[in-house]
Amino acid sequence: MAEKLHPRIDNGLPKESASFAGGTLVCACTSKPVKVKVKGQIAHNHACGCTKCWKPEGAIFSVVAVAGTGDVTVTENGDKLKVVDASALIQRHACTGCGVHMHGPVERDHAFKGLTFIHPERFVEDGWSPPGFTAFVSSIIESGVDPKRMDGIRAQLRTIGLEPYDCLNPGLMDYIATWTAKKSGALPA
Ligand SMILES: N[C@@H](CCC(=O)N[C@@H](CSCO)C(=O)NCC(=O)O)C(=O)O
Ligand SMILES: [Zn+2]
Ligand SMILES: [Zn+2]
Repeated sequence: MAEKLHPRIDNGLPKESASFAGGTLVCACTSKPVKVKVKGQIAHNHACGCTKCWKPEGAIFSVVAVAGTGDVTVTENGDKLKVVDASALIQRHACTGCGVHMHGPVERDHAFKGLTFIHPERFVEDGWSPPGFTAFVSSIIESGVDPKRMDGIRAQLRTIGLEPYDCLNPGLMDYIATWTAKKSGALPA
């Protein structure tokens, strides 16, 4: 039987629209929802199996992407937001009412500094760039998935077209390593 991975990937991937110019992320609160505006198309959208990313009820994976931090603005009810783990690289701001992570800027000295992680399924609008791979697949075991299910889950992800990786995809791993090598002097800056 097919595994329930995430509601936005189990029944076909969302369709990108060339006219998508950003939109509004809204949390799950029925009263005073938090709203966050994002300018422009998102990048590096992926499914993520890590324990830290917010997942909707019943999902094994999250769907998470990045936008430039300068393009992300909390517009309504930002007083409901609280940082989940101040020591983490990604400063995930969760709604204290419903638990949805609304934005996660990277502010520390890191290859991802200046990017903000967001969950595009919370966009009111359609047309955002769909996920292109799956990250941190082995990490779902840390959330309690039986290791015996892993072969089937990886096969299902491949069928959907979301190649499974146990860290990030090669492009992003190379990007981080290049940043690190330039910082250490192993590569010229
Ligand atoms: N096994 C750990 C992995 C957690 C982890 O490193 N998550 C990644 C991916 S999040 C979206 O791609 C990460 O970059 N984390 C930085 C951070 O969380 O601040 C687990 O599952 O907990
Ligand atoms: Zn909320
Ligand atoms: Zn994650």
